[in-house]
Amino acid sequence: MEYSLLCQSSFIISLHSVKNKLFLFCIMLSLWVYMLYCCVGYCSTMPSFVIDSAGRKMERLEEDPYLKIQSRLPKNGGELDSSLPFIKALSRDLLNNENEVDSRAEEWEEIKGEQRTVEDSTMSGVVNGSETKKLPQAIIIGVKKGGTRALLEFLRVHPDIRAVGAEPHFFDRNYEKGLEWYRDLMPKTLEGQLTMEKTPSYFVTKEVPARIYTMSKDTKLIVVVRDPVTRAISDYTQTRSKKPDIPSFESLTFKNMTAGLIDTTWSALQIGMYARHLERWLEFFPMSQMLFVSGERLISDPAGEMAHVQDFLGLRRVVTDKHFHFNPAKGFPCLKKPESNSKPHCLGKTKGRTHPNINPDVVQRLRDFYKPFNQKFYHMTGHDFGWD
Ligand SMILES: Nc1ncnc2c1ncn2[C@@H]1O[C@H](COP(=O)(O)OS(=O)(=O)O)[C@@H](OP(=O)(O)O)[C@H]1O
Repeated sequence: MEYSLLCQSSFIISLHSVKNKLFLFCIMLSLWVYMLYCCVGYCSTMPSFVIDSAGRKMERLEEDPYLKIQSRLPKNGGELDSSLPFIKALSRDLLNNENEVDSRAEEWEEIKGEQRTVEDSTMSGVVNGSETKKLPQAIIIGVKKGGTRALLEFLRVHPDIRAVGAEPHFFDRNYEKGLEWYRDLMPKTLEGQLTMEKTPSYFVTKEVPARIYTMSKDTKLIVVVRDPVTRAISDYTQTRSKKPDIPSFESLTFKNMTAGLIDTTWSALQIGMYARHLERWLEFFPMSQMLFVSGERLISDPAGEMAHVQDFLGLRRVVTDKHFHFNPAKGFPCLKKPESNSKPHCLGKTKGRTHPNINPDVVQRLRDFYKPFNQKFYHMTGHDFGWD
């Protein structure tokens, strides 16, 4: 009797432990199946997260306007009907608020390409304890697609200039982080060296002139300008390289295509109204503190344009024609070390993209549209840039 009771209870115990093992095995199996499921990519149907510039987690589908639009686009290569008002409004929204993650990615590509030049100039600088980080005394404030990267890279060759490679976007996107945050981004400089940065969106951002003035009313401001029509096409080409499904340049140009009404709310067109933006800067800075560099001449005569820039910055003319080599395949001047046989260094593939062909009538309409703005700009700056 005692023996049978013992057998029964040991049977119950072993049944219990088998049950536990089975339960554990089931959990392990489902975990393993889930991992396999993820590995083949099905987990992408789960909500995914991106980290925004302020370090906040955002649900991608909710926050990324591009994905929002993508989810509404016809599948299987169907045509995007840009005449639908909601598609057009969304597209413009997307185009005007260029995704920061995208622009950061492009910028990274850009800087990666230029890193060698930076390292070269850093290596040639004397590094000692008297180096400190300073706020910039000169800033390239614009314009987007004007040739700002080329100018910064050409300036970096100068031993009296140290510049931050990435675009800090301090005065437009990161102002709340404070001047110490900004200063910390800057490279160390020796006494007499100039600190510089470039962020092309400053020129068109309303709050920026007052903010730079508050930092220092003596800041020197450089604007690389380019024919506003070519600039707009370049801007569109950049956006399309990341978002191939956007409507055509022609359809985005007009509010109403049949009436031929130009859509000045599209940032690609708005940026080129240089006179309007300049008016805001002149409320804070005298013209003598601003230099306008011709984006066209920066390509056709980089040494000539660099002479003006070095004079404006009060520097010796160190960067001269000896530093440039025109690369016919790229169609642009590239940097070379004088008296050296090393290969010239060209900007990366995001600079000098092939532009799409735009309907000549639309181009002419834009030329007519910009003419009065250009004339006013020539008058304000005292310089005819020859775009008309
Ligand atoms: N030396 C050299 N090499 C390559 N590219 C050159 C050079 N000089 C000026 N450019 C023109 O610069 C245009 C890009 O302008 P940005 O650097 O201001 O663009 S960005 O706003 O920083 O994205 C870029 O525009 P796209 O040709 O439309 O790509 C170039 O035309």
